[in-house]
Amino acid sequence: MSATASLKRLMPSDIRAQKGAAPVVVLTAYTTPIAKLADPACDVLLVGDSVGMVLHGLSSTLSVTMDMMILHGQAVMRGSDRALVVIDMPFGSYEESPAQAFRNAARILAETGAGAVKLEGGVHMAATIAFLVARGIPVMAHIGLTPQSVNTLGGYKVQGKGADAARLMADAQAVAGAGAFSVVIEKIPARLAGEISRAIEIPTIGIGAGVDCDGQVLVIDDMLGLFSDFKPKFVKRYAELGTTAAEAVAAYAAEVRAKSFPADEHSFFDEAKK
Ligand SMILES: Nc1nc(=O)c2c([nH]1)NC[C@@H]1CN(c3ccc(C(=O)N[C@@H](CCC(=O)O)C(=O)O)cc3)CN21
Ligand SMILES: CC(C)C(=O)C(=O)O
Ligand SMILES: [Mg+2]
Repeated sequence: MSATASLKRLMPSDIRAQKGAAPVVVLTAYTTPIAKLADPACDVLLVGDSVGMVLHGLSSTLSVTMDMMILHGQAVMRGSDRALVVIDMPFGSYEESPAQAFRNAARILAETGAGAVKLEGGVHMAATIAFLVARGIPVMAHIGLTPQSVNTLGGYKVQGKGADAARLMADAQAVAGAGAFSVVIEKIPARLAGEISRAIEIPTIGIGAGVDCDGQVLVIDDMLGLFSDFKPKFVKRYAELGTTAAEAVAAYAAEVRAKSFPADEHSFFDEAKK
Protein backbone atom coordinates (compact mmCIF):
# COMPACT_ATOMS: atom_id res chain seq x y z
CA MET A 1 0.00 0.00 0.00
CA SER A 2 2.49 2.67 1.10
CA ALA A 3 5.88 2.93 -0.57
CA THR A 4 7.56 3.24 2.81
CA ALA A 5 5.86 0.24 4.40
CA SER A 6 8.32 -1.11 6.94
CA LEU A 7 6.46 -4.19 8.12
CA LYS A 8 6.92 -7.31 6.10
CA ARG A 9 3.74 -8.98 4.96
CA LEU A 10 2.79 -12.14 6.84
CA MET A 11 3.48 -15.34 4.95
CA PRO A 12 1.71 -18.73 4.99
CA SER A 13 4.53 -20.09 7.19
CA ASP A 14 3.84 -17.32 9.74
CA ILE A 15 0.16 -18.27 9.87
CA ARG A 16 1.07 -21.95 10.21
CA ALA A 17 3.38 -21.03 13.13
CA GLN A 18 0.54 -19.32 15.02
CA LYS A 19 -0.91 -22.75 15.94
CA GLY A 20 -0.92 -23.02 19.72
CA ALA A 21 0.52 -19.49 20.05
CA ALA A 22 -2.04 -16.93 18.86
CA PRO A 23 -5.53 -17.22 17.36
CA VAL A 24 -5.56 -16.48 13.62
CA VAL A 25 -7.75 -13.46 12.81
CA VAL A 26 -9.33 -13.62 9.34
CA LEU A 27 -11.92 -11.45 7.58
CA THR A 28 -12.95 -11.38 3.97
CA ALA A 29 -12.14 -8.29 1.91
CA TYR A 30 -13.06 -7.55 -1.70
CA THR A 31 -12.13 -3.90 -2.23
CA THR A 32 -9.25 -1.50 -1.56
CA PRO A 33 -11.01 0.68 1.07
CA ILE A 34 -12.22 -2.34 3.05
CA ALA A 35 -8.77 -3.93 2.86
CA LYS A 36 -7.24 -0.68 4.23
CA LEU A 37 -9.68 -0.77 7.12
CA ALA A 38 -9.17 -4.46 8.00
CA ASP A 39 -5.45 -4.91 7.28
CA PRO A 40 -4.06 -3.52 10.57
CA ALA A 41 -6.25 -5.82 12.71
CA CYS A 42 -6.15 -9.03 10.70
CA ASP A 43 -3.60 -11.76 10.07
CA VAL A 44 -5.27 -12.90 6.83
CA LEU A 45 -7.51 -11.08 4.36
CA LEU A 46 -9.53 -13.63 2.40
CA VAL A 47 -10.77 -12.62 -1.03
CA GLY A 48 -13.66 -15.05 -0.79
CA ASP A 49 -15.81 -16.20 -3.68
CA SER A 50 -18.62 -14.95 -1.39
CA VAL A 51 -17.86 -11.72 -3.30
CA GLY A 52 -20.30 -13.00 -5.92
CA MET A 53 -23.17 -13.09 -3.44
CA VAL A 54 -22.15 -10.06 -1.37
CA LEU A 55 -21.08 -7.53 -4.03
CA HIS A 56 -22.54 -8.87 -7.29
CA GLY A 57 -25.99 -10.10 -6.22
CA LEU A 58 -25.49 -13.71 -7.29
CA SER A 59 -27.61 -16.33 -5.52
CA SER A 60 -24.69 -18.74 -4.94
CA THR A 61 -20.92 -18.82 -5.47
CA LEU A 62 -21.17 -21.18 -8.46
CA SER A 63 -21.00 -18.55 -11.22
CA VAL A 64 -18.07 -16.60 -9.79
CA THR A 65 -15.24 -16.40 -12.37
CA MET A 66 -11.44 -16.32 -12.38
CA ASP A 67 -11.58 -12.76 -13.72
CA MET A 68 -13.74 -11.63 -10.76
CA MET A 69 -11.37 -13.21 -8.24
CA ILE A 70 -8.33 -11.62 -9.89
CA LEU A 71 -9.92 -8.15 -10.12
CA HIS A 72 -10.94 -8.19 -6.43
CA GLY A 73 -7.62 -9.76 -5.42
CA GLN A 74 -5.72 -6.92 -7.09
CA ALA A 75 -7.91 -4.37 -5.27
CA VAL A 76 -7.27 -6.02 -1.87
CA MET A 77 -3.51 -6.18 -2.47
CA ARG A 78 -3.51 -2.42 -3.16
CA GLY A 79 -5.24 -1.76 0.16
CA SER A 80 -3.07 -3.95 2.41
CA ASP A 81 0.57 -4.32 3.38
CA ARG A 82 0.57 -6.44 6.54
CA ALA A 83 -1.95 -9.26 6.28
CA LEU A 84 -1.48 -12.36 4.17
CA VAL A 85 -3.91 -12.16 1.24
CA VAL A 86 -5.54 -15.49 0.31
CA ILE A 87 -7.74 -15.79 -2.79
CA ASP A 88 -10.53 -18.35 -3.26
CA MET A 89 -10.27 -20.49 -6.38
CA PRO A 90 -13.71 -20.24 -8.04
CA PHE A 91 -15.95 -23.20 -8.82
CA GLY A 92 -14.76 -25.05 -11.93
CA SER A 93 -11.19 -23.69 -11.86
CA TYR A 94 -9.47 -26.57 -10.00
CA GLU A 95 -11.64 -29.70 -9.68
CA GLU A 96 -10.87 -31.26 -13.05
CA SER A 97 -7.21 -32.14 -12.47
CA PRO A 98 -4.12 -31.08 -10.53
CA ALA A 99 -2.78 -29.56 -13.78
CA GLN A 100 -5.89 -27.40 -14.21
CA ALA A 101 -5.64 -26.32 -10.57
CA PHE A 102 -1.98 -25.40 -10.97
CA ARG A 103 -2.58 -23.39 -14.15
CA ASN A 104 -5.34 -21.33 -12.52
CA ALA A 105 -3.67 -20.97 -9.11
CA ALA A 106 -0.45 -19.78 -10.78
CA ARG A 107 -2.44 -17.23 -12.78
CA ILE A 108 -4.12 -15.96 -9.59
CA LEU A 109 -0.81 -15.51 -7.77
CA ALA A 110 1.00 -14.05 -10.80
CA GLU A 111 -1.71 -11.50 -11.64
CA THR A 112 -2.47 -10.39 -8.07
CA GLY A 113 0.70 -10.84 -6.02
CA ALA A 114 -1.34 -12.59 -3.31
CA GLY A 115 0.40 -15.12 -1.05
CA ALA A 116 -1.87 -18.16 -1.27
CA VAL A 117 -5.03 -19.66 -2.73
CA LYS A 118 -7.91 -21.45 -1.01
CA LEU A 119 -9.89 -24.33 -2.48
CA GLU A 120 -12.79 -26.44 -1.22
CA GLY A 121 -12.57 -30.18 -0.54
CA GLY A 122 -11.02 -32.78 1.75
CA VAL A 123 -9.85 -36.31 0.95
CA HIS A 124 -10.80 -35.95 -2.74
CA MET A 125 -8.74 -32.75 -3.18
CA ALA A 126 -5.66 -33.89 -1.21
CA ALA A 127 -3.70 -34.95 -4.31
CA THR A 128 -4.37 -31.56 -5.91
CA ILE A 129 -3.25 -29.71 -2.77
CA ALA A 130 -0.01 -31.75 -2.69
CA PHE A 131 0.54 -31.04 -6.42
CA LEU A 132 0.22 -27.26 -5.90
CA VAL A 133 2.33 -27.13 -2.74
CA ALA A 134 5.13 -29.14 -4.38
CA ARG A 135 5.18 -26.52 -7.16
CA GLY A 136 5.36 -23.43 -4.94
CA ILE A 137 1.72 -22.56 -4.34
CA PRO A 138 0.66 -22.29 -0.68
CA VAL A 139 -2.84 -23.67 -0.16
CA MET A 140 -5.48 -22.99 2.48
CA ALA A 141 -7.99 -25.85 2.47
CA HIS A 142 -11.76 -25.58 3.21
CA ILE A 143 -13.83 -28.48 4.58
CA GLY A 144 -17.21 -29.04 6.25
CA LEU A 145 -19.88 -26.93 4.56
CA THR A 146 -18.28 -26.24 1.18
CA PRO A 147 -20.64 -23.76 -0.52
CA GLN A 148 -19.51 -24.63 -4.06
CA SER A 149 -21.07 -28.08 -3.43
CA VAL A 150 -24.43 -26.67 -2.27
CA ASN A 151 -26.25 -28.67 -4.95
CA THR A 152 -24.86 -32.04 -3.84
CA LEU A 153 -24.99 -31.18 -0.12
CA GLY A 154 -28.71 -30.31 -0.45
CA GLY A 155 -28.39 -26.82 1.06
CA TYR A 156 -26.19 -24.87 3.47
CA LYS A 157 -26.62 -27.42 6.29
CA VAL A 158 -24.51 -28.25 9.32
CA GLN A 159 -21.95 -30.91 8.29
CA GLY A 160 -20.26 -33.65 10.31
CA LYS A 161 -23.18 -34.64 12.50
CA GLY A 162 -23.30 -38.20 13.87
CA ALA A 163 -21.60 -40.78 11.65
CA ASP A 164 -20.32 -38.03 9.29
CA ALA A 165 -17.88 -36.88 11.99
CA ALA A 166 -15.32 -39.53 11.02
CA ARG A 167 -15.46 -38.42 7.38
CA LEU A 168 -14.74 -34.83 8.40
CA MET A 169 -11.84 -35.87 10.61
CA ALA A 170 -10.45 -37.80 7.61
CA ASP A 171 -10.85 -34.70 5.41
CA ALA A 172 -8.92 -32.59 7.94
CA GLN A 173 -6.12 -35.13 8.21
CA ALA A 174 -5.93 -35.49 4.42
CA VAL A 175 -5.55 -31.76 3.70
CA ALA A 176 -3.02 -31.35 6.54
CA GLY A 177 -1.07 -34.35 5.26
CA ALA A 178 -1.14 -32.93 1.73
CA GLY A 179 0.66 -29.80 2.91
CA ALA A 180 -2.08 -27.16 3.32
CA PHE A 181 -0.81 -24.42 5.67
CA SER A 182 -4.23 -24.00 7.31
CA VAL A 183 -7.82 -25.16 6.85
CA VAL A 184 -11.17 -23.39 7.00
CA ILE A 185 -13.78 -25.50 8.81
CA GLU A 186 -17.30 -24.29 8.05
CA LYS A 187 -20.56 -24.98 9.92
CA ILE A 188 -19.80 -28.14 11.92
CA PRO A 189 -20.51 -29.00 15.56
CA ALA A 190 -18.19 -27.12 17.95
CA ARG A 191 -17.07 -30.24 19.75
CA LEU A 192 -15.99 -31.97 16.52
CA ALA A 193 -14.15 -28.80 15.42
CA GLY A 194 -12.23 -28.88 18.72
CA GLU A 195 -11.34 -32.55 18.22
CA ILE A 196 -10.12 -31.85 14.68
CA SER A 197 -8.13 -28.82 15.88
CA ARG A 198 -6.35 -30.94 18.47
CA ALA A 199 -5.73 -33.78 16.00
CA ILE A 200 -4.00 -31.89 13.17
CA GLU A 201 -0.85 -29.80 13.14
CA ILE A 202 -2.08 -26.88 11.00
CA PRO A 203 -4.33 -24.06 12.24
CA THR A 204 -8.07 -24.56 11.82
CA ILE A 205 -9.97 -21.40 10.88
CA GLY A 206 -13.59 -21.75 11.98
CA ILE A 207 -16.78 -20.21 10.61
CA GLY A 208 -19.74 -21.61 12.50
CA ALA A 209 -17.40 -24.14 14.11
CA GLY A 210 -17.13 -22.96 17.71
CA VAL A 211 -14.44 -21.36 19.84
CA ASP A 212 -11.97 -24.26 19.92
CA CYS A 213 -10.69 -23.62 16.39
CA ASP A 214 -7.24 -22.05 16.04
CA GLY A 215 -8.69 -18.97 14.35
CA GLN A 216 -11.94 -17.49 13.08
CA VAL A 217 -13.20 -16.06 9.81
CA LEU A 218 -16.32 -14.06 8.96
CA VAL A 219 -17.54 -12.27 5.87
CA ILE A 220 -16.83 -8.62 6.73
CA ASP A 221 -20.10 -7.32 5.26
CA ASP A 222 -21.99 -9.75 7.53
CA MET A 223 -20.24 -8.65 10.75
CA LEU A 224 -20.57 -4.95 9.83
CA GLY A 225 -24.31 -5.33 9.18
CA LEU A 226 -23.89 -4.33 5.53
CA PHE A 227 -25.25 -7.51 3.95
CA SER A 228 -28.72 -7.55 5.42
CA ASP A 229 -30.15 -10.42 3.32
CA PHE A 230 -28.24 -12.94 5.41
CA LYS A 231 -28.16 -13.62 9.14
CA PRO A 232 -27.09 -17.21 9.83
CA LYS A 233 -26.54 -18.22 13.45
CA PHE A 234 -22.75 -18.00 13.19
CA VAL A 235 -22.70 -14.30 12.31
CA LYS A 236 -22.27 -11.77 15.11
CA ARG A 237 -23.10 -8.22 14.09
CA TYR A 238 -20.38 -5.92 15.46
CA ALA A 239 -22.01 -2.88 13.81
CA GLU A 240 -25.18 -1.95 11.93
CA LEU A 241 -23.59 -0.02 9.07
CA GLY A 242 -26.40 -0.90 6.66
CA THR A 243 -28.93 0.92 8.88
CA THR A 244 -26.54 3.84 9.37
CA ALA A 245 -26.00 4.13 5.61
CA ALA A 246 -29.73 3.94 4.80
CA GLU A 247 -30.40 6.75 7.32
CA ALA A 248 -27.67 8.89 5.74
CA VAL A 249 -29.12 8.34 2.25
CA ALA A 250 -32.61 9.25 3.47
CA ALA A 251 -31.31 12.46 5.10
CA TYR A 252 -29.50 13.44 1.88
CA ALA A 253 -32.62 12.81 -0.21
CA ALA A 254 -34.78 14.90 2.15
CA GLU A 255 -32.28 17.81 2.09
CA VAL A 256 -32.05 17.79 -1.71
CA ARG A 257 -35.86 17.89 -1.94
CA ALA A 258 -36.04 20.65 0.70
CA LYS A 259 -33.22 22.56 -1.06
CA SER A 260 -31.25 22.70 2.22
CA PHE A 261 -28.30 20.88 0.61
CA PRO A 262 -25.90 22.18 -0.63
CA ALA A 263 -25.40 25.04 1.84
CA ASP A 264 -23.02 27.94 1.21
CA GLU A 265 -20.20 25.98 2.87
CA HIS A 266 -20.43 23.34 0.13
CA SER A 267 -20.64 25.90 -2.68
CA PHE A 268 -18.18 28.11 -4.58
CA PHE A 269 -18.39 31.89 -5.06
CA ASP A 270 -16.30 34.16 -7.25
CA GLU A 271 -15.96 36.75 -4.46
CA ALA A 272 -15.47 36.41 -0.72
CA LYS A 273 -18.95 36.36 0.82
CA LYS A 274 -19.91 39.64 2.62
N1 LIG B 1 -22.57 -13.05 3.05
C1 LIG B 1 -22.07 -14.27 3.03
N2 LIG B 1 -21.63 -14.81 4.18
C2 LIG B 1 -21.11 -16.07 4.20
O1 LIG B 1 -20.71 -16.52 5.29
C3 LIG B 1 -21.01 -16.79 2.97
C4 LIG B 1 -21.46 -16.18 1.80
N3 LIG B 1 -22.00 -14.94 1.85
N4 LIG B 1 -21.37 -16.80 0.60
C5 LIG B 1 -20.55 -17.98 0.47
C6 LIG B 1 -20.72 -18.82 1.64
C7 LIG B 1 -22.13 -19.39 1.76
N5 LIG B 1 -22.22 -19.59 3.17
C8 LIG B 1 -23.36 -19.93 3.86
C9 LIG B 1 -24.60 -19.75 3.30
C10 LIG B 1 -25.74 -20.05 4.03
C11 LIG B 1 -25.61 -20.50 5.34
C12 LIG B 1 -26.81 -20.75 6.17
O2 LIG B 1 -26.72 -21.03 7.34
N6 LIG B 1 -28.01 -20.63 5.57
C13 LIG B 1 -29.25 -20.79 6.28
C14 LIG B 1 -30.11 -19.56 6.16
C15 LIG B 1 -29.39 -18.36 6.65
C16 LIG B 1 -30.22 -17.09 6.49
O3 LIG B 1 -30.45 -16.68 5.33
O4 LIG B 1 -30.60 -16.52 7.51
C17 LIG B 1 -30.02 -21.93 5.67
O5 LIG B 1 -30.85 -22.47 6.39
O6 LIG B 1 -29.75 -22.25 4.49
C18 LIG B 1 -24.38 -20.64 5.90
C19 LIG B 1 -23.26 -20.34 5.16
C20 LIG B 1 -21.06 -19.04 3.85
N7 LIG B 1 -20.52 -18.10 2.91
C1 LIG C 1 -16.68 -17.72 4.25
C2 LIG C 1 -15.29 -17.92 3.72
C3 LIG C 1 -14.56 -19.00 4.42
C4 LIG C 1 -15.29 -18.12 2.23
O1 LIG C 1 -14.93 -19.14 1.69
C5 LIG C 1 -15.77 -17.01 1.40
O2 LIG C 1 -15.93 -15.87 1.91
O3 LIG C 1 -15.97 -17.23 0.20
MG1 LIG D 1 -15.43 -19.22 -0.38
